[in-house]
Amino acid sequence: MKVLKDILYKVAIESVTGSTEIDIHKIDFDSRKIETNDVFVAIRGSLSDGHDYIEKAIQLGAIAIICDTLPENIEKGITYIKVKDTNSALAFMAANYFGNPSEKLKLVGVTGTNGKTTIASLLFQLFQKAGFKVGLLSTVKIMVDETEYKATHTTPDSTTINHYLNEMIEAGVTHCFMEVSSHGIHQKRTEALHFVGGVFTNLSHDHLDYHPTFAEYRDVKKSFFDSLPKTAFALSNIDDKNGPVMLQNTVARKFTYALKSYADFKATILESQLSGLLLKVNDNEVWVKLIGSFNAYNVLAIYGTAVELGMDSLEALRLLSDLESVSGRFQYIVSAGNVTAIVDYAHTPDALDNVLKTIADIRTKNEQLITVVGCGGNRDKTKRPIMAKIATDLSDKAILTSDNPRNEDPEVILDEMEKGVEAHNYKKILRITDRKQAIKTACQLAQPNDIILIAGKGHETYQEINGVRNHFDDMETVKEILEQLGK
Ligand SMILES: CC(=O)N[C@H]1[C@@H](OP(=O)(O)OP(=O)(O)OC[C@H]2O[C@@H](n3ccc(=O)[nH]c3=O)[C@H](O)[C@@H]2O)O[C@H](CO)[C@@H](O)[C@@H]1O[C@H](C)C(=O)N[C@@H](C)C(=O)N[C@H](CCC(=O)O)C(=O)O
Ligand SMILES: Nc1ncnc2c1ncn2[C@@H]1O[C@H](COP(=O)(O)OP(=O)(O)OP(=O)(O)O)[C@@H](O)[C@H]1O
Repeated sequence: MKVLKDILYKVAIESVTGSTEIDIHKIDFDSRKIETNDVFVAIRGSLSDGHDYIEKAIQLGAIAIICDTLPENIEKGITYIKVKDTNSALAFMAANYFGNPSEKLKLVGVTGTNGKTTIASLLFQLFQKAGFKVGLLSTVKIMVDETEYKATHTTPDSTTINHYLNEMIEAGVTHCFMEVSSHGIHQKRTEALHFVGGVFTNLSHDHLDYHPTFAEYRDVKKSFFDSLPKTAFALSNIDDKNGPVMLQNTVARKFTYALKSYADFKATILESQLSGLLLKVNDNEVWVKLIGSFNAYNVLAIYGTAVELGMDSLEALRLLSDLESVSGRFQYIVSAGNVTAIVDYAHTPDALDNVLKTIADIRTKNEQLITVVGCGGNRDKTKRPIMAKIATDLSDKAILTSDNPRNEDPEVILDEMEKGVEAHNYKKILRITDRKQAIKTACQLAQPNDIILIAGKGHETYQEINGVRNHFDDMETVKEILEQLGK
């Protein structure tokens, strides 16, 4: 039990009706989850408005309501707190409720279009290997030291974040690495957190279904850096054209990393193979089991973060060479018949372009590259033709297929993808709506030494069709089919 008054610290209150000296059970922004003596925070969402559910929340036992507009009927015995912004109020109240756990450990946020999961997950691995108790909030999973929880978002809502941070404190965790998505920043999910550092990876075309313009998407990301405190470090990829922008206006200690430009943390790629990268990082050479030049950026972000968190630089490099690749991120197998199948989460034009260029760099023989790719339903439609163009431009054969069609007609998604295929590339494409069938066809076409890239789903273990999630795992499927075909 907490007293309402005690969890209102830093909340921008406009008016209070009723008492704040009341015991509350928990805070929730979903009326359907309200229990006796809860505080209900009304959020204006994209589909519905929490203010419409205030009455329902009270019926279920809410004792206090946080809203930006008071309802017409004020009920006796209920406390109404009018605030400027309910998302922001939720963030501060959730942090206060759990005793501001982000202030009790070293929390680092990773933001940018691509690389967040890789960097946060590898930092988690690296600090564990260095002997620390570590936490992770990522798209793939949530980790509280050794305990794993399922993740639902890249950056969960503020009550969930603080719940897990609190659990981390109870488990003795000293460092936590979290992904900070643009949705998360925009919805103030991270506003009340205390970060000791922020990392920017890169910015490219994504989430333009949510953010009306690229400029807004960039500014939202930038606002995360602007909010870092003076004592925190702000580490930015200066080779990205938005890298310098992220560091402007922040009061945090600024650091840069780059492959091409002058930077605090600088690397040169000495060798790039299917088994890993040999890098010169500042003045030292290091072999890492991560593939592709984009991973050289990720290595620099990890190295820079570790050093800024006080790790000895040689120790950081030693531990980097020991890291294992993240599930579904350039994960590959070589079959008995010498077919290489790569599963990668690349579901943005930029990520797909990177993965295909990486494969082009490390191809040694005259083998065929077959790409299986789709685009999600009910998400950014503008990327569909672009991804199909990239896949056909950079592969010998591209099989366009489904990738979580959700509530859209998969054929319509494929029609939109096909619009991006240029006439001279038409002979390269196949259109197979069923993802398993598409993977099977890629396997049938593959000859020894050929490479199959299955892009878009990575670690995901489902395919979402008409609101139903059916089990589907790209790696499991391709392994099984290659074995069945005796390849
Ligand atoms: C578009 C988006 O970000 N939506 C998030 C948003 O929901 P919303 O605004 O659509 O909510 P809504 O359904 O309109 O409802 C508004 C409010 O009314 C409440 N409500 C609604 C119905 C009811 O009966 N009672 C009630 O109280 C809801 O609980 C909510 O508080 O706020 C919810 C609570 O925080 C989130 O769970 C939800 O994430 C949805 C599930 C989602 O898919 N989000 C994705 C797009 C997302 O956030 N992705 C990012 C980045 C991904 C990436 O980088 O690839 C992430 O960080 O995961
Ligand atoms: N630094 C990078 N630059 C460009 N592409 C990258 C980088 N790191 C990873 N990628 C590519 O992007 C894909 C997604 O990587 P990752 O999951 O780490 O990014 P993310 O930012 O967490 O994306 P999401 O929020 O969509 O999960 C990878 O599978 C890889 O193909």
